[in-house]
Amino acid sequence: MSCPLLSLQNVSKVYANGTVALEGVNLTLHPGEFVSLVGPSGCGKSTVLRLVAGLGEVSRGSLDWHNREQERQLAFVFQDAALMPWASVLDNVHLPLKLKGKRLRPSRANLQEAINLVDLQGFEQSYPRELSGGMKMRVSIARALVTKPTFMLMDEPFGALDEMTRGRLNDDVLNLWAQKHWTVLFVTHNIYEAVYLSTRVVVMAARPGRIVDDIPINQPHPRTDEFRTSSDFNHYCREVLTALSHSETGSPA
Ligand SMILES: Nc1ncnc2c1ncn2[C@@H]1O[C@H](COP(=O)(O)OP(=O)(O)OP(=O)(O)O)[C@@H](O)[C@H]1O
Repeated sequence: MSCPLLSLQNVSKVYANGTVALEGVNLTLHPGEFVSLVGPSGCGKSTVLRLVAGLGEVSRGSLDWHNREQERQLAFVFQDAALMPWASVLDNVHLPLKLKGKRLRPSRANLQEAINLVDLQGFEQSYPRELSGGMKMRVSIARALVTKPTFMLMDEPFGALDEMTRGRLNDDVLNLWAQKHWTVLFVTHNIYEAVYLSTRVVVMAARPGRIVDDIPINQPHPRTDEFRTSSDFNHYCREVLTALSHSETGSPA
């Protein structure tokens, strides 16, 4: 396997109020992996993402980038698309970068490319109130795309969407992942989504937040509906489910 991109070694995170969100987390990511974090509410999935994004310091242990350039090329997509209601799709995709200054100001062609990549051509002048939940999430992904990331952090981006929309966006993200050679760290509560998307599913447990299993999904990409309905898919889902239920009862997986 290639050189690691990022390693978390024995990472613990204790918040100011004393909550031990993570304890002894070891996680290594390689370029091109699509890794999903699954686990019960409060097990520290978002905390891992925030630490990787540099939105907080580890309390113990270390978080090391093996190539500092990659750290600068990460983008974060949240469950809440967090669009500015008074701004058009085009301006929503543009504005956060505009605020960051000239160096990151993309050209109109860059903005249009990002909008096209998420299939929103024709909606450039629409306002968030005119868009469905799935379309808002597409705008949020376009906003990440204009920064030309190589590493995507996605925190339950499709948690609020219906099954059909979620399925379509899953395929679109997989296409972008392949096309743009991204590395993805993806948080979800949905084990089917995790298995469908990922090259690896990392299972976490709560109190304290820790990793209890790391399950490779040894199936080729692109993933298809055939995979979704295959016995291999069922097998992987059952493996993740078993690891999750053991993590909740405390018995070994
Ligand atoms: N800023 C904070 N200050 C204090 N405690 C926090 C803070 N952020 C998170 N926590 C606590 O840390 C623990 C882990 O939270 P985190 O949001 O990382 O979990 P999660 O697995 O992403 O949860 P969910 O699936 O519900 O989003 C929880 O007990 C949470 O209440």
